[in-house]
Parts: sequence; C-alpha cells; structure tokens
Amino acid sequence: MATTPATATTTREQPAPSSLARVRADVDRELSPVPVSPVIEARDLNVFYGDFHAVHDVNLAYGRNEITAMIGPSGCGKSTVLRCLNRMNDLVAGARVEGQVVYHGQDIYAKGVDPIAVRTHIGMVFQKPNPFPKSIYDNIAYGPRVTGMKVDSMDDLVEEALTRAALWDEVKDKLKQSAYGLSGGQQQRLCIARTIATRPDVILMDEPCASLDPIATSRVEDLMVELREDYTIVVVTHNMQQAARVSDRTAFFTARPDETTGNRTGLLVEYDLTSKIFSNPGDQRTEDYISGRFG
Ligand SMILES: Nc1ncnc2c1ncn2[C@@H]1O[C@H](COP(=O)(O)OP(=O)(O)OP(=O)(O)O)[C@@H](O)[C@H]1O
Repeated sequence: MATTPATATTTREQPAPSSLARVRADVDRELSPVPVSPVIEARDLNVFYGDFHAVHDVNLAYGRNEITAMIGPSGCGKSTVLRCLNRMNDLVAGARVEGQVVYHGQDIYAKGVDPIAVRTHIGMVFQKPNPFPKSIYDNIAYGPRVTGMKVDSMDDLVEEALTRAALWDEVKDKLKQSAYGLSGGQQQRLCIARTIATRPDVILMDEPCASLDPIATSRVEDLMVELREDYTIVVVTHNMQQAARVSDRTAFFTARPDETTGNRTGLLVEYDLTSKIFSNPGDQRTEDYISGRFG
C-alpha cells in the first residue's frame, strides 16, 4: 500500500504568474518537503457514485498545524476527497469509498468507528454559511450539547469559540439574537466558531469564501492563518490566489476521461509546498492550470 504523497519528479523552469507569488510574510515558514507525522492521511482512496468512478487512488498526507489547499478544475474530485476525510460521503446516496483514511493511526472507515464521533474530531465548514435557525449562543452550544461534551461553563465555551473565530467583539452584546441577523461573513465565522466548539483538531473547509465579498474573505483568510496554530486545516478552493496566500502545501487534482465511456475520473497530479507549486511546479498539467492555460 502506497502511503507517501505524490511528489514532483521533474523540474520546470518557467516561473508562475507573479499574481500567484506569495504575498503574506505571516504565512511563510520552514517546512519539511513532506509532512512530518501527518494528522490525517488518505491511502489508496477511491470513490464511486453508483458505477461512476469519481476519484482514483489518492494518496495524500495532511500535516499537523498546516493548511493544505486542494485545487483543480471543476469535477476533479476535490470536494469528494474532502468529504471522505470526515465520512461526510456516508450521507450521500450511492457514494462508496474504498481505501483508508487514517486519523491519528486509526482508519476512520474501519468497522465499528462511529461517523458522528469522527465528525466531532474532524469538523467541516461549508461553502455557504449555514447557521442554525437559533440564537448566536445556541449555534455554538448546540454541538457540545448534542454530543454530551463535558463542559464546566457553557458561557465560557461560547466565548472561547467566538473569540477564536474572531467574532466575539462583534457579537458579545447580542448573543441571544438570531444568527440570521449577522452578515454573510459574520455567519461564516460563526460557523467556524460552531465547528471549533466541539474541540476538533482538524477543520475541513469547502470553498469557505465562495459566497463572501473581498473584505469578509480577507477576514476568513486571516482567521485560517491564526487557527493554523491550533488546528490542521484542509481547504478546497477555486481561488488560486487564496491557495497561494494562505496554504502551506497544495495538492493539484485533475480529471482524466475514460477512453470508452468518456467519464472523467479525478486524480491527484501533484502535491508539494505551496511556494513550489506556484513558482516551479513539477508537472506540466499543474503549470498549465495555474497559468490559466486550462481549467
Ligand atoms: N452526489 C453525487 N452523485 C453523483 N455524482 C457526483 C456526486 N457528487 C459529485 N459527483 C461527481 O463526482 C465528480 C467529482 O465531483 P466533486 O464535486 O468532488 O468535484 P470538485 O472538484 O469538487 O468540483 P467543483 O470544483 O465543481 O466543486 C464529478 O464528476 C461530479 O459530477
């Protein structure tokens, strides 16, 4: 069984477009070429929707306290892979997963593993902010309550989660008001706070800024970089500037058409440090994509 992620095997000389060069000094840091002691790892991951082979043989390790971006053209399987990482695909009719997702040494698809427990450790933030039709306070308290989490003071936990999500100052005087009264960007930070409240150590984000304006996007990106200190973050994004701005490592996926059926199966092309992917990718397909030649 292959456990090492795909890595570049060739060196290319053409530089990436300057707009994708790293622009945030606070993101850069020294990292080993592959993640040391990954928190979560996809091994020989294949995903099917009915007869359709959506994702082929993905091997990818997600480093502790790192932000990993998954990028690639529409339909290459990024969201499908993301949903495998906390068994969200269990909820999709007809979806079937083969291979392993190993979280702290445990295959989360092994017999007897409770998917709800998995999702409290590996939380997810979706493309559209989806607060519950409840107060701001109850949105945060909901997860700890339903999972029976032992909490000394719910008030403290709510404050802590909202503070970590950089929202406390904006909402501390209206905790009993409906979450629907918040702006889209605030709602997304509330959803991040709600995820944090169950004390996960991995946060999955599926295009978390897709419905936000540039200012709200920038707040969420800042938050991601702050949260990296305590969490392992995996983000699917269509926005290559965003991947270049916030992530430590980037995985580039593409979709390969089947010669007989024409069905397009997603595969991992290349995975490396973000600075390398956007300046000197090892695969022509990556370079074509990041330079806008296809996708
Ligand atoms: N619930 C589903 N049932 C059937 N096929 C699906 C389902 N979800 C995704 N697919 C198919 O699986 C493939 C991968 O989809 P996925 O959404 O993971 O790709 P993606 O790279 O995230 O795309 P996008 O960037 O457009 O969101 C696509 O061909 C898609 O049509």
